Amino acid sequence: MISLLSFLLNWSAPRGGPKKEAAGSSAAIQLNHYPACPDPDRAMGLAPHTDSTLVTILHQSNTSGSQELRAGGGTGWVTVPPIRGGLVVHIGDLLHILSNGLCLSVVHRAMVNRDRNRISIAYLHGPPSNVRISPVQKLVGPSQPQMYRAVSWSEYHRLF
Ligand SMILES: O=C(O)CCC(=O)C(=O)O
Ligand SMILES: [Fe+2]
Repeated sequence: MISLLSFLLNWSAPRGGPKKEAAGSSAAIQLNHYPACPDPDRAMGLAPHTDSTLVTILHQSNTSGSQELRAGGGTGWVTVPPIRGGLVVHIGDLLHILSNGLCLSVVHRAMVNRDRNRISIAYLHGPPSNVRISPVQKLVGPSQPQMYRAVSWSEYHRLF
């Protein structure tokens, strides 16, 4: 997955452009702890959001709580059950932009549990913070106009 992203980043760099710069990446690990909550219906672990990353890889402990909003006009939240040894991959906003909207970034949230603590570990993967991401040119054409302008991860954080 990560090599595919590096490939796409190089592919989307302008001809003769900053290949060397685009070959890198930046990443962070986020540790989330959601203490048990006696009244879970009145508390939110993590409010609905999309990740600003290219992709996020999430490990969750064996307490469920991760939910994703059904894509494509469906209703409601879908719980992502913890699977032993399994990881959840979230498409982030920058991959959404890179793919010119073909890969949709996923709206997700975390719920709290009445009796049990929950932890999750998110690996946030993105491009080098100053490399500008724009839709891969092969995905732009007369029937698929460019949907997003070029933006760097640091600029994106300032804007949103
Ligand atoms: O804990 C979860 O299930 C979600 C964590 C998350 O969305 C994040 O760290 O960005
Ligand atoms: Fe997230």
